[in-house]
Amino acid sequence: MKFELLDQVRTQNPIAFNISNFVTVQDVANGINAIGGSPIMSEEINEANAMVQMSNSVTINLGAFTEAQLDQIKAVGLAAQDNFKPVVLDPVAVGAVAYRLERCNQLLDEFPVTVIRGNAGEVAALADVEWQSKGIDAGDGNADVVAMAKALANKRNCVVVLSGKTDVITDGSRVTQVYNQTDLFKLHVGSGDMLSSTIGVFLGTGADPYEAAQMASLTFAVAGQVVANKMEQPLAGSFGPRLIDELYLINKSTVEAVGDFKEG
Ligand SMILES: Nc1ncnc2c1ncn2[C@@H]1O[C@H](COP(=O)(O)OP(=O)(O)O)[C@@H](O)[C@H]1O
Ligand SMILES: Cc1ncsc1CCOP(=O)(O)O
Ligand SMILES: [Mg+2]
Repeated sequence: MKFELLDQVRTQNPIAFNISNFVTVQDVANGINAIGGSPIMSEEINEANAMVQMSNSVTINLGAFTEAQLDQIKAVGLAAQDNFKPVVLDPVAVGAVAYRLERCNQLLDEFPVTVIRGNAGEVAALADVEWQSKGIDAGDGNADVVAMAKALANKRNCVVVLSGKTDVITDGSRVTQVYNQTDLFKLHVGSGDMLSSTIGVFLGTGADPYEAAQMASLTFAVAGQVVANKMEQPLAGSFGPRLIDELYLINKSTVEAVGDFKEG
């Protein structure tokens, strides 16, 4: 685990370009800022190239895209490819809506992505594995989550972060599992979006994508667990702001001390 990447994020303050969704955009922007990145959002195709060129990474969240916006998303993806900028893709609810799955697979055919971060239902859908997704949530299934994360990583030649009670990070052969967690993540809409954009910030340091995804996932999970442990009562409404505070306060020593993971 490259714990020092957290210090590198703070030193470099990478610009994290996000195509976000209107539901969680504020939490995503503040989460990026808190961990040490510099967020910028845009939905305008005419500035797609400029946005990508000035940014250190791109995070594409498919939470609430429109047909019209797909041209901008494709332009951004192609610009990222041309400019060697790492891309995180968050395939929100592709396991629950066939239209989303079709458009997401089209995008993945059109430009390469560095990391796909989704819940089990989303990863299953992209890996063609049987699963019962439920809206934006993972839903239920019996498939082996490590196997399907590896299958998707190999299919799309990228790193996959499959989030859940345990987070699975894989490049198709290596697998890391992060065990830190709190149920409060599930009560806060946007936890997954924030995890994806946090991975984008760590990728913006220029670090190896697998190592960046590992450390981003561990840092985010530890931050959530630390907040939950400090809360007198586990309350959904105050978890979000306190998670942003902890993303600001967290340091390498805390992640090293509290982090619970297995690297393989
Ligand atoms: N069952 C769970 N118990 C505890 N933490 C979870 C659980 N499911 C997801 N998480 C955590 O919630 C965060 C968001 O992941 P997830 O809920 O899978 O994404 P999404 O919001 O996109 O569905 C991650 O940090 C993940 O570790
Ligand atoms: C509720 C909702 N509807 C469309 S996007 C979105 C937010 C999804 O956030 P997350 O995937 O992080 O739970
Ligand atoms: Mg999600």
